Amino acid sequence: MTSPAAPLVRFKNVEKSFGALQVLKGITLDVAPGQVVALIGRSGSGKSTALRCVNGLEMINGGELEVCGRKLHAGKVDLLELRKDVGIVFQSYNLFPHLTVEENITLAPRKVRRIGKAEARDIAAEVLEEVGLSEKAQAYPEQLSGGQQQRVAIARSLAMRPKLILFDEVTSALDPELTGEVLKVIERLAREGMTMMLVTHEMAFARSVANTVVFMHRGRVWETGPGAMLSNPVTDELRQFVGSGL
Ligand SMILES: Nc1ncnc2c1ncn2[C@@H]1O[C@H](COP(=O)(O)OP(=O)(O)OP(=O)(O)O)[C@@H](O)[C@H]1O
Repeated sequence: MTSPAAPLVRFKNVEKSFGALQVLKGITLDVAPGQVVALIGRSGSGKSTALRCVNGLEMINGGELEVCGRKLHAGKVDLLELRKDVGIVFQSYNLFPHLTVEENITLAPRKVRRIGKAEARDIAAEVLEEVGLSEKAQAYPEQLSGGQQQRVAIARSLAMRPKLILFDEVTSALDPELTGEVLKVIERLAREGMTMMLVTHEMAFARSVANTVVFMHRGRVWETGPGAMLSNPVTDELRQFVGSGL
């Protein structure tokens, strides 16, 4: 019998405070390879903070957090190495305006992974195809719609060949029709087996794409389960949250 693959992310009683404000109050959560986990909850419940801890943008104050085999609680983590394995995509696309789409995508593979120019361009072509933007390699960000820019940001993350990608409210700045095209890209990645953690306000999306939905409330994992739990909440808090249409 084969044992299940070790989790890529393992939160064990993780705590995080900003000064006197304790934002994470003992989070325990595993993310297995190929799993898609959606973090949902009210504003301020700690979703983004939890996500940002995973690639070392925030350091935890208590508990244990292991990501791609690295113990982030044990001090001395090589963040550059960690971020080769863990991509993150934000609400704001953060593309360099003076670089073409292709240059934006090849920058990190060339500088961080030390990949040669020709190979980096091949990778750019591959990941642009993945997000449906092959014809935009030579365009500049300002020539693209918000949805297209966000897809380039996803392609840039994919170009590093990460083991895990984090999405932090990546559609919040987009109109509904542009939101759909970005969500389709994420759905495709999910089908292809990419491990992902996403913070989202898109309940229908969380329900359809995630294997596991994690409802966070007041810095805790309040309720967790498959997408179907959104139709059948156990706790009053999740029922209210779903009912509020947020
Ligand atoms: N760098 C920081 N310094 C101080 N307080 C912070 C910092 N980052 C987050 N916070 C606070 O931590 C709390 C949780 O924030 P977080 O962004 O994790 O919530 P969230 O659930 O993702 O909310 P939203 O849906 O609004 O993004 C908030 O009260 C926020 O103001």
